[in-house]
Amino acid sequence: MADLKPDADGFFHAASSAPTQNSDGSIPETKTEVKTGDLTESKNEDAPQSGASALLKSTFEVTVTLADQQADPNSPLYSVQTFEQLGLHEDLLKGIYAMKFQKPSKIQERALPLLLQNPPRNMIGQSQSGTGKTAAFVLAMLSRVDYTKEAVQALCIAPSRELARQIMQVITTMAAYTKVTTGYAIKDAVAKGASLKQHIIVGTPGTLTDLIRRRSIDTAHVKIFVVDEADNMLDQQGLGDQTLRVKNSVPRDCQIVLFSATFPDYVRNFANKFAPAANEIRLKTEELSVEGIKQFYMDCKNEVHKYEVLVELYSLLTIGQSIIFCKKKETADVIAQRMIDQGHQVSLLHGSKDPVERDRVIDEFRDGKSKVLITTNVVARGIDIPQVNMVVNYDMPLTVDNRPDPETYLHRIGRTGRFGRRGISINFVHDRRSWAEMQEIEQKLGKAIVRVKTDDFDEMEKTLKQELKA
Ligand SMILES: Nc1ncnc2c1ncn2[C@@H]1O[C@H](COP(=O)(O)OP(=O)(O)OP(=O)(O)O)[C@@H](O)[C@H]1O
Repeated sequence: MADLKPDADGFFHAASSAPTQNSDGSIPETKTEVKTGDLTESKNEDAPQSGASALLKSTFEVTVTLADQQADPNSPLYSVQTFEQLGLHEDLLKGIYAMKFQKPSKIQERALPLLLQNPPRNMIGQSQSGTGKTAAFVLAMLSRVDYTKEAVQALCIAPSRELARQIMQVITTMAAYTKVTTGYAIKDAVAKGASLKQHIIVGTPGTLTDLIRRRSIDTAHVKIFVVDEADNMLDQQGLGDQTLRVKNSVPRDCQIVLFSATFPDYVRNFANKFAPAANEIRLKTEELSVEGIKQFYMDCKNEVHKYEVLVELYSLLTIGQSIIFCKKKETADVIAQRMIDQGHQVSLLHGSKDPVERDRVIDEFRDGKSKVLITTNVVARGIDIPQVNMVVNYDMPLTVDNRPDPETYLHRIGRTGRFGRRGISINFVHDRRSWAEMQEIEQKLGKAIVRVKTDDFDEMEKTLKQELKA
C-alpha cells in the first residue's frame, strides 16, 4: 500500500469554512459563462486571471513538442498561467516539479482556482481523456487537508482498483514534500476491524461504503469528496447507489468534486443534483475526441477471421504497448489463451481475477514487462500508461442494454494519445451488427473512422506506422 508516514507538525491548509447557504440549504450560484478555446466554462467572478516547454519522447522514437501544443489556444493542453500562479502551496509546487510538469493543462488552469476558492464550491469538471484531470483534483485534496489533524478529511473514489491505485500513486508523488497520510479503501487492503484515520482515503465505492457502514472510517471531518469518472460512478445502472451512500455520509458542507471526460445528458442532470450549485467546466460533443488519436476499423469476415487478424497484428501491437478490449471476460480468456498457446506473450486482466493477480498484471504492464494487455471494460477508464500507442476494440463497446456506447468508446481509445502523444485505435467489425454499432458511435462523435485493409498486412503495417510516426 502506498502510504506516507504521518508526522506531528503538519502545516498549510486551505480554510474550509462552510459555504453560505440559501434558505433551502442549497448553495447560491454566482456563475459567469466564459467561452475559452475548446472549453465552455462557468466560473466565479473571483477566479484569478491568467505562461515553458517540455519535450515528450514517445515510445515510437518520435519526439512530440509538448511546448507547441501547450502554446496553442485550441489545444486542451494550453494554458496562459504557470503552476506558480495558481495559488498552490510551495510544497505542492515541489511535488509538481518532481513530476516534471512544466505548465498546467487547460483543465488544470481552469479548475484549480475554482477548486481552491473559499468558501469551497462544488465542481463538475469535464476535459478530454489524458489531459491531466487527476492532478487537478489531487492538488485540490492536498490543499484542503489540515495536516495537524488526525482525521479523514478527503475521500476519492474511482470505478476500479487499478485506477484507485494509480490515483494513490499520483497523490504520494505530488505530496512527497508534505505531511499527508493516505489509506486505501479497496478490496483486501484493510484488515477486519481496523480503522482508517489517514487524511486522504482513496478507494472503490463498494469497499468504501462497507468501511463507512462498519465504522472503520469516520466521515465526520471530510471536507472534500472527489468522484473520478463521475458519469460512470453516478449512473444508476452502475455504481450510483454506492456513490450516493458515500455522499450521504459526509458533512453537508463537504465540497463535492466530479470529474470525467464524458458526461452524457442522462447523467448530467443527476450530477447537478449530486453536486448542487457547482462551478462547471464542460465540453461540447465535437470537442470530446482527442486529436492525437487516429481511429481505424478493420472489416473482418467473421469471428474466426477477427482472431486471425489480431494475431497478424501482433508485431504491430508490440511496437509500443497495446490494450485489446473485449466485451466479455470469457472472450478475453479465450483469445489470451490462444495467443499464449501460439507462443505470443500477452497479459490478461478482468474483474474475475483476484486482487493480488490484478495488481500483479497491471504492474507488469505498467512497467513495460508485458506489451499486450487483453482486458474488458475494467480498465477502459482512467488508466494512464503513456507508452500505450494502440488500442484495439476487439468487440465494440456496448451499454448494459446492448446499445452502442460512445462514452465507453471514448474512454477505451483514450488509453492511448495521453497528454499530447500520438496513438491509434482499431475497431474490429465482422458483421452487420458490429458495423452498425460502430457507425452509430462514429456518427455521435462526429469523427471519421478510417478503413485499413485486412487482406494486405504489409499495407496495414505501413498505414499504421505512418500514423504513429506522423
Ligand atoms: N501539466 C502537465 N504537464 C505534463 N504532463 C502532465 C501534466 N498534467 C498531467 N500530465 C500527465 O498527463 C497524463 C494524463 O493525465 P491524467 O491521467 O490525469 O489524465 P485524465 O484527464 O485524468 O485522463 P482520463 O480521462 O483518461 O482519466 C499523465 O501521465 C500525467 O502525469
